[in-house]
Amino acid sequence: LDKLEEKEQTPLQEALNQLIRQLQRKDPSAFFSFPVTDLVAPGYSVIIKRPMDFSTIKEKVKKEYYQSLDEIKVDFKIMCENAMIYNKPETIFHRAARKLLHSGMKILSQERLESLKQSIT
Ligand SMILES: CC(=O)c1cc(-c2ccccc2)c2ncccn12
Repeated sequence: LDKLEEKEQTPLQEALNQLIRQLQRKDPSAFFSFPVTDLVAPGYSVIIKRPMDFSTIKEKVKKEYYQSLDEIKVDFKIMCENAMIYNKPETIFHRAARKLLHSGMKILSQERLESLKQSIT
């Protein structure tokens, strides 16, 4: 397939993208859409060892990095935890991360993922 022809999405990729859409709806300010830069967050790349954001997660889905639904939970948690490490508790980013992590853990709950897994096989 040349670059222009989008490859067919596997059922796993479709399920992952559906979860990401649900998670991104919980980030209405789009604080987590793209990588945090040292420009907006001084020293970020020194403090945060494993940067993560939704665009990177989507890229990893496209490259078939995730072999199961559960693996996205790891990157989602890192993304939220990074924001709670770098940003002080009283900031909008820290508060948004706490809220996103809480609602995201419901969306990525074991029972939700179990039922989604049934629909993939
Ligand atoms: C997620 C996060 O830590 C974050 C996102 C942003 C951000 C998101 C969208 C547009 C500009 C900055 C940010 N700015 C300063 C300090 C931290 N941040």
